[in-house]
Amino acid sequence: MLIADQFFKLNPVDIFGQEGNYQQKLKGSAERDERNDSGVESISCRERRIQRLIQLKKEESYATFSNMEKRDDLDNLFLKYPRKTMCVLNAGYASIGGVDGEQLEAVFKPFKNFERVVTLHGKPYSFVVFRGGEDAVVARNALHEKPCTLFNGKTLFLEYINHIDFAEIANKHLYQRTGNAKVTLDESVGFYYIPNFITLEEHKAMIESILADDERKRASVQSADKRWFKIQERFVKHYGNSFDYHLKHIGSKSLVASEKFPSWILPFIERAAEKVPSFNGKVNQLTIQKYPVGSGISFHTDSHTSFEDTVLVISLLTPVAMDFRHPATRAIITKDLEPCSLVVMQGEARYGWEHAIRIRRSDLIAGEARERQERWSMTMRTLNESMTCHCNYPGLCDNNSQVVRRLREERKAAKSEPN
Ligand SMILES: O=C(O)CCC(=O)C(=O)O
Ligand SMILES: [Fe+2]
Repeated sequence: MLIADQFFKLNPVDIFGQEGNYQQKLKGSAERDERNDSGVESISCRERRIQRLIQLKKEESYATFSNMEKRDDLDNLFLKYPRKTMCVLNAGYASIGGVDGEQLEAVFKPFKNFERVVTLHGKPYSFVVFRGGEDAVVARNALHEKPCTLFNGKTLFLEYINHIDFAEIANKHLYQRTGNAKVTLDESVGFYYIPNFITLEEHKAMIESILADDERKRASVQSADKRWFKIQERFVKHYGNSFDYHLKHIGSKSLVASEKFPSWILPFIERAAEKVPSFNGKVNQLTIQKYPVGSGISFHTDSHTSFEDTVLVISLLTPVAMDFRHPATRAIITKDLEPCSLVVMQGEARYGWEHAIRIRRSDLIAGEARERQERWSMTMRTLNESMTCHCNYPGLCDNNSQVVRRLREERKAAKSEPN
């Protein structure tokens, strides 16, 4: 079913194939019936005419999107219920009058928890991301089908869209969405899986180091603020620097305290650099996580502007299935992470894929259900000092987010302050 059939009971080809046709239709009808007896256009007639013009503009915008994205299912793609991400159907680089990211940001900035705008080259539409659907709904109520003063009164059209659909549109420039595209997650895209990266003895020693650290904290007067932080039913502890789950960024005023980077990890980092030559052996942040049965971590990409290119993960205690999702093609690839293994994500695997551990009690491995048991992991990363990212995957990148911009400004101001 074509979008326009659903949204407007019109065939988009009628509109899109005959450019400018709607203006003639409009003009003709206005001349025919929009005048009162004295030949003066009445206010209500004028309003009706404007409404019709807006409706035709809307039809044209949706049809253009449908055509350019080759999607005839906009009634599924655009959602009735709020989502954190919205498509701005008629404002983008290639829209009439062309707008850029900064101009769009100015429109959305006044709204609470606005995160970022994503404009795409050659596209007359763009996307806006808020922290949550409850924030996006406020902006949509204020802007959708209303004249926008910052754009000379142009009426904007906004639709809710699932974040993964947005990420697909934003990232797919390198891929064709064929449904059966061969997508691999291996060294060619920066993904390494090294089983038995550590020996059983080293594994035992690592567990003991983590437990000994807990014991020390228990005995320490500082234990109250140096605790395991619970998030999504898993427990997290940061070393070197802390990740702030509210800011979704490395932050000094984090909810979670960070501890000194432990020296017992250094030989393993050296070993990883020997096995993966493209890794420069630099790590200054460690996150240890404990996953009780049934817990997990939702699909995410490690913040591009918080951490440098290489992300390393050592698995401890028991195996777990990790899902990797490639928004550009919608591919999902599952990797079984065994204890003692190392995962390395770089390049496209790190910037253009998301990863998750599903929140469930068992994994399906080779057609068989495998019960989960408690698992621990150690994620090792390097702080991104410039807090910038120039990757090619705007759907997953936080370089333009308001929070990151503010943090960059704060850092700049702190640096320029005299001591
Ligand atoms: O626990 C894991 O294996 C992965 C953790 C992770 O993805 C992260 O901390 O960003
Ligand atoms: Fe991650």
